[in-house]
Amino acid sequence: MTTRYGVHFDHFKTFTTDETRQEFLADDIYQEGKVELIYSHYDRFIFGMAVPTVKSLDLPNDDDLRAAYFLERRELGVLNLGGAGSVTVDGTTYELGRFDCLYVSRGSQSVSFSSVAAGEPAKFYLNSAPAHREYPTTKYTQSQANKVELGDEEHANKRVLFQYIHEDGIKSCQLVMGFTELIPGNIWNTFPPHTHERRMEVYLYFDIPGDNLVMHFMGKPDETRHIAVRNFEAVISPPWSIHSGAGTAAYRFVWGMAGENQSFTDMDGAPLGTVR
Ligand SMILES: O=C[C@H](O)[C@@H](O)CC(=O)C(=O)O
Ligand SMILES: [Zn+2]
Repeated sequence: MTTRYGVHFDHFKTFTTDETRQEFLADDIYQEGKVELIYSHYDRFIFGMAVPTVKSLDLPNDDDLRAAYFLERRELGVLNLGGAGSVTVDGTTYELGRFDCLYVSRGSQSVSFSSVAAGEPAKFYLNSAPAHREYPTTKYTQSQANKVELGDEEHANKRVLFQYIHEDGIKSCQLVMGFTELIPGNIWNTFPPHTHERRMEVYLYFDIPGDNLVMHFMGKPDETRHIAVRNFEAVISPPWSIHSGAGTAAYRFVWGMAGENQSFTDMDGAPLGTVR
């Protein structure tokens, strides 16, 4: 696990492309046969991937947590973006197909990840936040997720959100998690953009076809920068930053949030006239 510290928005104005990528982009969390995690100091959010192939992989208890086990004081969201697999929590096994989600309770002592077929591995995306109490370990399939349709063809931003861990879905302390799917022919996500001072957010882009890429936009609405993002790369969005992207083709991305509240509507829209 590596650590990312917080950045002040005034300091961010001076960042080069490399500095921006070093602080906010995670471009090596997808590694077959490994668990790769990043600890962000924004809301102490941990994100990463577990991609088991022939062997199962354990959720490691990193020294930096100073905990008896990873979930001693934390909760975990797992979304499978790959082939069939399973997650075993304290001896109970949950089968997770593509786009199935598992919320894992605080206090769970052992968590391990397996794929059914090494050649078509499960690709588990992991989000974790500090938790003050236990909520039950719960699995949702994609059809149990709340579907929200946003945007339209005219603005090339027609997309569908699938909300799994949220106020009206799987209960959690802080974590809010789901993914967004662009309808082919549409390229813009989360535009017009917004900030939410009370929550941080991480976007993991995936299903970007071939050599395509997504230009991810961040920064205060009147001081934006971009990061070129490729498949299975994640971007950290500080509470002061917009988080929006335009792809060269349709794509999907997982969003995960933690902070002061879980209210999806607690956001400040940036009118297009104010964006620079
Ligand atoms: O605070 C909410 C998050 O930014 C995302 O859920 C937005 C999103 O997925 C989208 O508009 O496509
Ligand atoms: Zn947001």
